[in-house]
Amino acid sequence: MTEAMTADGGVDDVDDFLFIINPKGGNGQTLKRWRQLAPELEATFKDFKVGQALTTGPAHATTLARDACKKGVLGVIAVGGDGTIHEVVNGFFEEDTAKVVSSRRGKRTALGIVPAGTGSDFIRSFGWKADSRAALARLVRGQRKAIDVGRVTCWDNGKMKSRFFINEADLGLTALVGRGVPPWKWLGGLSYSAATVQAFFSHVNTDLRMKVDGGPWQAVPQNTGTIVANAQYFGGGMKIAPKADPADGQLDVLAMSHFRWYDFLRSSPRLFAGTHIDLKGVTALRVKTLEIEAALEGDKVPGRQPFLVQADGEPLGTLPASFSILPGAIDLLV
Ligand SMILES: Nc1ncnc2c1ncn2[C@@H]1O[C@H](COP(=O)(O)OP(=O)(O)OP(=O)(O)O)[C@@H](O)[C@H]1O
Repeated sequence: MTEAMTADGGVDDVDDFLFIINPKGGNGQTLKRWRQLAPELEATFKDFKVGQALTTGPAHATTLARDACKKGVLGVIAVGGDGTIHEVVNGFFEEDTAKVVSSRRGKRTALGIVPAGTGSDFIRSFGWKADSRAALARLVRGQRKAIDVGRVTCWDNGKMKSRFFINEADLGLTALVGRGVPPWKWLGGLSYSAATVQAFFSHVNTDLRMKVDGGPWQAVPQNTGTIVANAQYFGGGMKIAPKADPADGQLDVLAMSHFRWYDFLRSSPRLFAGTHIDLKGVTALRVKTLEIEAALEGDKVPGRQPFLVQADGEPLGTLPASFSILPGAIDLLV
């Protein structure tokens, strides 16, 4: 049992670890897997006070995580897929600021992951498998690694909106694919392929421009999609940013231009293997900040700019967008 001082000097009972479970993750499999883990959870965390909270809908994980960070739990654990990790990560920050929530206990709360989603791409950069039992053993060790968090700001419903991302943010074709994935979740790992084929029917390559680290605007003609990566994988195992390191204080940008549907089919094995960087039409950059918007005047009106934007596979808004990195902002339990 752990006790912590409250702000007014009283004593408040605080969990050591809060597990936040998305019962709808992995097409409903997350809750089933979590329930099967109960004996291991009890045995592995027998020396700790553990709380469990099932999310009731989108964004609930963010509120739960923020409250837990404020109370000063040792670890907030996301149980689910990349969408759940994304929502939990956003709870590590004060609402509408880039300030990490400070805990009443002094030591900052760590992020933990029990992978149980459809894609679980973020964990691949650490060489972890979607193995929930191995994850519990890792979490209880309590070893921390400070990792970077990305911040994206883009247009949504009449105003600019910001979100944090831990894996990657992207725009264009890939964001269109992301929006199309949910109806195909019943296909499991194949849901991304189905959504990609569907997305090609409505996607149009578009002239953009970008500004890297506050430098001059540069043309990005006929962009198909751009990925701003903190970690290496997305789209269900695609090694899209093979050199990305979530602890290097930088974002790896991959802009794909002039791609047609058959270019994607042809290069698909190389995208999965991470050997696509020297393909024609691919530009790879390493940045601290990035601004990106439509190049043509007629396209520039906010709300009418082409290209959807998503963060960690969650739909966010449209261009214009800006990206920045918060080095070492979160301690990950590794
Ligand atoms: N109780 C809930 N009911 C419905 N949706 C929820 C609930 N809790 C969370 N969500 C939403 O579920 C979505 C997907 O969750 P999650 O990422 O965990 O699973 P997944 O999509 O199967 O995995 P992955 O993102 O790795 O492919 C998130 O967008 C989240 O907002």
